[in-house]
Amino acid sequence: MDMAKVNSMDFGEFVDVFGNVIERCPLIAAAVWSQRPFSDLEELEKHFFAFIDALPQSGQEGILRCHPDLAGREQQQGTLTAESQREQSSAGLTSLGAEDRQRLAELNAQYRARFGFPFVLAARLSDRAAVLRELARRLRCPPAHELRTALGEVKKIGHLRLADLLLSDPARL
Ligand SMILES: NC(=O)N[C@H]1NC(=O)NC1=O
Repeated sequence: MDMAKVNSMDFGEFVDVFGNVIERCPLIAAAVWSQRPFSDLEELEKHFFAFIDALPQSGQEGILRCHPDLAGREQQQGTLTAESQREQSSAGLTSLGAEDRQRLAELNAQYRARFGFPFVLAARLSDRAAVLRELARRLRCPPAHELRTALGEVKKIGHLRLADLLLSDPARL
């Protein structure tokens, strides 16, 4: 898909296509549409990230809370978004053994209890062992630092999702 196509989209089409660049936050795509035209992927992405950065802390935490747990209940129930399912699968999180699943569930629960939002990490850039290691490491970080780290991961996920959409075969759309 090229930028001319993106810039020609009406509001509904734009939100349909880009509504899950930030997991379960179509409001962000809705706001970004007002900033068109976009010159390239970098500029489009900049608007998504600027929206996140401009939110108060409660809004930034809200974005994190829209993310499903890694290898959590939604994955077991089959209710993940298509993007999240693919990302978690690529990190091997959809085929965990019972022991790893249990360990991840325990650490996820501890993380949520400490910070008040779920552990978020760009699964496509990781694997099963690294997820467990990172989760154990980040559990010990100070809350203000951890909020910044988690939002950085949201941006990595958004970057990969945008690249999938814009650098893909135009015949897909
Ligand atoms: N909890 C969490 O990190 N979830 C996200 N990570 C990712 O790569 N896709 C997601 O849905």
